[in-house]
Amino acid sequence: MTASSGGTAAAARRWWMLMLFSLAIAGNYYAYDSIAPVADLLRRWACWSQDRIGLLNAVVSLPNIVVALAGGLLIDRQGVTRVLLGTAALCFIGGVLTAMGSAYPVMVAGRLFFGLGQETLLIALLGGLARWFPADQMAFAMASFFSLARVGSSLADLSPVWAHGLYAWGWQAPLWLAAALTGVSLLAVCAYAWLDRRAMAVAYPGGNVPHGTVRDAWVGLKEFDLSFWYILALNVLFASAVFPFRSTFAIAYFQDARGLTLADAGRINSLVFLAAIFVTPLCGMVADRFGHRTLLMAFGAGLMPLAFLILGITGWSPWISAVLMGVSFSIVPAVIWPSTVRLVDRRVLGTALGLVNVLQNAGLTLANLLIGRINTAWGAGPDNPSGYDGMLAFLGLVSFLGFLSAALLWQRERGPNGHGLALPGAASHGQE
Ligand SMILES: NCCCC[C@H](N)C(=O)NCC(=O)O
Repeated sequence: MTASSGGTAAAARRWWMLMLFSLAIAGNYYAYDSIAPVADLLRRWACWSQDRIGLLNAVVSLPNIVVALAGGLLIDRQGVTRVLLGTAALCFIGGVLTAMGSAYPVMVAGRLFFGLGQETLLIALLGGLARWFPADQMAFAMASFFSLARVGSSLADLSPVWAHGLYAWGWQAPLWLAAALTGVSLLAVCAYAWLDRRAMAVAYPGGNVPHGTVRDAWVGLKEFDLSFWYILALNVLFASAVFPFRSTFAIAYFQDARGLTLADAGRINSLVFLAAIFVTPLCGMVADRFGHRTLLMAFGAGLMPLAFLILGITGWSPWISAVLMGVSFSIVPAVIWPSTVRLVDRRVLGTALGLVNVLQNAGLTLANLLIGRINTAWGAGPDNPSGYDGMLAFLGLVSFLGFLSAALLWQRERGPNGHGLALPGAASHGQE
C-alpha cells in the first residue's frame, strides 16, 4: 500500500489536503506580494528610497539561493510535515515582524525570516501533493494549488482597491493583514499535520515511514536524468523572464513605452495572473486526461518569447501580449511541477525541487539586476520609450532559451529514454 492509494475516505482526505495546501499557499503568496502595494506609502510617508524598498523583496529571494536546497534535503530527511510546520512558523514570524516594523531594520529582519521559510514551504507543499495524489490526478491537484497561489497574489495586487480603508492608516495596517494571512497559512498547515498523522498511521501501521538519507540525496543528484536537467533549465529560464517582468518592470514599461495610465498598466499586468487563476486548473486537467505534457510545456513556453517579440517589434495592442503571457503562465506551471515529480525518485524529490528553486532564485536575482542595468544603460523612461527595447530583447532571448529547453525535453521524451510524460496520468509510470 502507498500513501496515495486507498478508497473513498482516502480520496476525500486528499481533497481536504489540497484545500488546506491551497489556503496555505494563497496566504503565503499574498504576504510575498504585499510590499509592492505599500511601496508608494513607504516612499511618501516614510521617505524611503527605491533601494530601501527593493531590499525588502531582495532579502526574500537572496537566502534561497542557498536555503532552498538545504530545505529540500531536510524534507527528504525529516519528511514533509515537520518542514511544513517549521517553515510556515518562520513565515508567520517574518510576517509579524514586517508589520511591526516602523523601524526599517525590523522590517528587513521580518522579510528575511519570511524568505527563510517561503521557498522551502512551497517545496514542501509540492512534495506533500506528490505524496498524496496519484499520477492521474496530480497535474490537476498541483494546477489548482497554483491557481489559489495566483488568487493570493492578485488579492495582494488589488488590495489598495478592496482594502482601501486599511491603506488610509498607513503601510502597517495592510502589512498586518498580510501577517494575519501567514497565520492562516500556519493554521492550514497545522490542520494538514493532524490529517497526515492519521493517514500515515493507516498507510504505515508500524510507524516506519521511509525517509531518504543524505547519501540518497547525493546518489540521486548524480543520477538525475538528462530530462530532469532540461526541465530544470526550462523552469529557471521561464521564471527568470516572467517574474521580473511581471513583478518589477511591467507597470513602468506599460506607462512609459505604451502611454497607459497607472490604473490601466496595473489592469493589464494583473490580467496575466487573473487569467492563470481560471486557466491553470484546466491545463492540469488536460495533462492528466490526455498526457502530452512535453508538448504542452513546449507550446506554453513558446508563447512567452512570442509575447515579448510582439511587444518589441509591433505596435499591436499590449493586451495581445498580455493574453499570450496569461496563457503561457497558465500552461507551464500547471505541467512543469507534476512532470518534474515524475522525473525523479521520490526519496530525493525534496532535494530535486530544492535544486530547482535554488537555481531559479539565482536566475530571478540575476535577471532583476541585469534588466535594471539594461534599462539604465539604454536610458529607458517616459522620454525614451525605445530605451525599453534592450529589456524586451533580453526577456525575449531568455524566454526563447526556455522554449528551446522545452523542445529538447519534448524530443528526448519521445525516444527510448522517455518517462511517459506524453501519456495520460493513469497510463504513465509515475513513481507512486
Ligand atoms: N512569487 C514569485 C517567485 C516565485 C518563485 C517560486 N520558486 C516558484 O517557482 N513558484 C512557482 C510559481 O509558478 O509560482
